[in-house]
Amino acid sequence: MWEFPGGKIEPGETPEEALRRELVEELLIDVEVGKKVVTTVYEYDFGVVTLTTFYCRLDEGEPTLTEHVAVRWLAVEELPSLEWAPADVPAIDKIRSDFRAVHA
Ligand SMILES: Nc1nc2c([nH]c(=O)n2[C@H]2C[C@H](O)[C@@H](COP(=O)(O)OP(=O)(O)OP(=O)(O)O)O2)c(=O)[nH]1
Repeated sequence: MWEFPGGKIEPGETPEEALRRELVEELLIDVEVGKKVVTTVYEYDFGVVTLTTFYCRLDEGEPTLTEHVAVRWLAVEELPSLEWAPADVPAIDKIRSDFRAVHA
């Protein structure tokens, strides 16, 4: 399944700092972390994940894989065409509704 790039928050980090660090580590890009999309809590078999997603602006670099097997850049209308991790589905819905509101 597909996920947004990111990872776990380390002690002393804000969620925004953690995301910025993870994007340097995983994709070799520097971003400005913007508005929160949504926070969701999802119970997988292995445990409970609290997932917060943010809008970001790419400031520096091209996404380059260091740990993952694939990366995709998608237009908002293409988001539903991928199979997302279950915890991500509310974020996909929120992004689509945010963009519908902007273009209405
Ligand atoms: N990064 C990310 N993780 C997600 C998403 N959706 C989702 O359910 N998860 C889950 C998968 C993992 O159980 C957890 C995040 O773990 P991770 O493996 O990305 O974290 P990390 O980079 O800090 O990895 P590690 O150091 O623990 O190996 O959240 C998502 O969109 N992005």
